Amino acid sequence: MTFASISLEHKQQVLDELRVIKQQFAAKNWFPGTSGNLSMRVGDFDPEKFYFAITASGKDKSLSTPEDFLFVDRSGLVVETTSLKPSAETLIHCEIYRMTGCGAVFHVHTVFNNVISEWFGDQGAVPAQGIELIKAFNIWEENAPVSIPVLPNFAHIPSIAELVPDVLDERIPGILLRGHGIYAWGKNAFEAKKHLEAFEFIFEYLYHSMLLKNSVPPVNADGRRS
Ligand SMILES: CSC[C@@H](O)[C@@H](O)C(=O)COP(=O)(O)O
Ligand SMILES: [Zn+2]
Repeated sequence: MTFASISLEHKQQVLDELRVIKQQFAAKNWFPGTSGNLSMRVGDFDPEKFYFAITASGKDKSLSTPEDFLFVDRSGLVVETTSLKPSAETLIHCEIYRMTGCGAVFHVHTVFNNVISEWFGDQGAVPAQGIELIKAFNIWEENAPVSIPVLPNFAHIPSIAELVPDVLDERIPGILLRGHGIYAWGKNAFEAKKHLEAFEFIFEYLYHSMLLKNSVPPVNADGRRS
């Protein structure tokens, strides 16, 4: 498959879907300070040859303009005539697509994913258990524990991208960059959005749960605080 062999209609459909997702995340204030990048794959998946649309680098993603996205190949090289530059973190998207064959990868910076990834940064993973939203990852065992990988936030993006294969867990559709943000993915935009929202819920839950544990003693069976 070549990029030119992918129908214009399909490419336009992907861009239209990305625009809607981007507006929905902007409404959540998930793009502070031009942070965040979104991508969706186009055409069939071949680990040696795939293409995706990704947000242009450095733009205010809370705004919608005619120049918000561009197409790149499996190496992150631009495959169309444009003055836009692909996201500075395109290689991380490339690696996630290559390793998972997913259809969409969404990256956002939030206070909760930054605080939680820093808190558990030395451990290299965020542990979570007994939170109903874990079922959003299609993990249905009762009280199932999950471990969300945390990678170091190197300034050199290729050094982060090369670590992705070693930490990927096929059950956990996301990775954190310490003090930076999360990448969540899925077979399509709907699933990637579901996973991202579940991760952000889990991080907010963990943040408040840890604060409660450290500030208010638990209530005993007879209703008294120890
Ligand atoms: C300006 S802070 C955010 C960036 O450094 C980066 O982490 C990010 O998420 C957005 O980069 P971009 O190149 O616009 O896709
Ligand atoms: Zn980022």
